[in-house]
Amino acid sequence: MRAFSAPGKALLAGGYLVLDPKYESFVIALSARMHAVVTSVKNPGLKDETNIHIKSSQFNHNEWNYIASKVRGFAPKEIDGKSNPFIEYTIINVCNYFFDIEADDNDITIEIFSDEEYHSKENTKVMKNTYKSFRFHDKDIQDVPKTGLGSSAGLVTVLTTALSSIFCKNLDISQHQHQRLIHNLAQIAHCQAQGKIGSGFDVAAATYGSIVYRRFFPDIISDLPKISTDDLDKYHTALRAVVDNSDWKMTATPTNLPKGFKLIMGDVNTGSETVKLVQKVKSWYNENLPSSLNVYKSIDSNNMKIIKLCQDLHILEKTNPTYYNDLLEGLSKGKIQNFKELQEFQNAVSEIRKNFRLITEQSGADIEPAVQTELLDNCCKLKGVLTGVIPGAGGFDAIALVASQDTDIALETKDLKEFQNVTWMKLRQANCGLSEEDSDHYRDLKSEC
Ligand SMILES: Nc1ncnc2c1ncn2[C@@H]1O[C@H](COP(=O)(O)OP(=O)(O)OP(=O)(O)O)[C@@H](O)[C@H]1O
Ligand SMILES: C[C@@](O)(CCOP(=O)(O)O)CC(=O)O
Repeated sequence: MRAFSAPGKALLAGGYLVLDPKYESFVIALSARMHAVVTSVKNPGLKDETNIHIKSSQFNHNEWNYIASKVRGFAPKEIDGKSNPFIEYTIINVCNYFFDIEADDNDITIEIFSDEEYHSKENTKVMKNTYKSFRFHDKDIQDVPKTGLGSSAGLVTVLTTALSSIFCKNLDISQHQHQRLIHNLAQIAHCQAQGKIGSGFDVAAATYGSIVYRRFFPDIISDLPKISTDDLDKYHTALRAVVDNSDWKMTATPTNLPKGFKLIMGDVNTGSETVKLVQKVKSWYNENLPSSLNVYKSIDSNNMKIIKLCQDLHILEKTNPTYYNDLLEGLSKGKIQNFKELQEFQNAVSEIRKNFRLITEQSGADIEPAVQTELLDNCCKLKGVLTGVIPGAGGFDAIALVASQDTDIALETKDLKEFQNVTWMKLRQANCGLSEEDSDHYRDLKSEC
């Protein structure tokens, strides 16, 4: 029995630009995590087939029971005809990658758990033990509203890890080459399940944690052949080559918010359709060249300023702790104007937001709609708050603020009508990407009362 977990994400800087390998982005991994607990047994009754049971009991006892066999290219068959493409493409890719390894066990059960902040908490019951606490819903997974923290990327990443651990007994996810294996397999499965090749920052953050990210070239995945039972070797040979030997040309450099700063996220309970926003922005971009390129260049130079300022603040904390402590105190007390680093941070974010408001106006894609502008501006007036954005694709998703560690946002905004539609989420910046957990910590979950 082994257990793994992977974090959710907030794309603090780099929305839309991250789709182009030309630009870098700033991704914060979140304390909300997806978990997978895997067990396996030898079932002598099964000939040349593997049973894979995936349980997601938190969602109305959802489960998917698959049979996978080499002769069908490991295309999993769900015994009741149920479908979950994220699970299916994970099985296909992991099994095809390890196609020549005879695992000791052929009956595998993986239990999925997701931390509460991924989904709406309506109509839920808490089940907990000394170590973990999860919310149980009375609806199926696809009917529970999500908060946009990257549940599918987290799911595919932990599931890829859990299933790989059956074939690769010495899987050690603290090792770089194993992280790379998981990342590449999960990235492929996630794109195939979504039916599109996005930027992949969510899978990269689920694997590596908070990162400065430059995406892979999309053709690395789109060039993979279709799985065909006529030529089974074709897919796994190509998959192995892409996963192990191709140069993905992506970068995922570990980063973090500087010490004494924290991320705060506030859910506004509405949500946006990323695919539609991306389509509108792409059309606007292509129809407005070269001025749209100048807008992107301006956003990019401010994204880079934020990344550089975080690095500079890390250094300052070490080299000039007295000044750094004054700066943190200045942030807590609302004296931002006394510190050039804080001012530069604020200015960079306001330039990015200004550009996104321009794109909103010209493209019709609600990246920073007026109601969110008002909310962010009000947040920025709060003591301890440095700045705020709508992460990722923007729109009516959760907002993200950067603030001093001691900011008590719930207390500051309590009873203020301008914040009445915001639910402050129980989230922090994560301190790691993919990690191995103690499988005993998921046993004997009990209802609170
Ligand atoms: N705990 C889970 N158990 C089983 N399937 C899950 C679970 N969490 C997510 N999924 C799968 O992922 C799908 C949601 O993926 P989707 O990409 O739409 O959301 P997301 O990744 O949370 O959002 P976003 O990309 O906006 O951050 C669900 O419909 C389900 O198929
Ligand atoms: C618009 C985009 O750059 C970010 C989407 O981010 P999110 O799913 O809203 O967190 C799309 C992508 O990166 O795939």
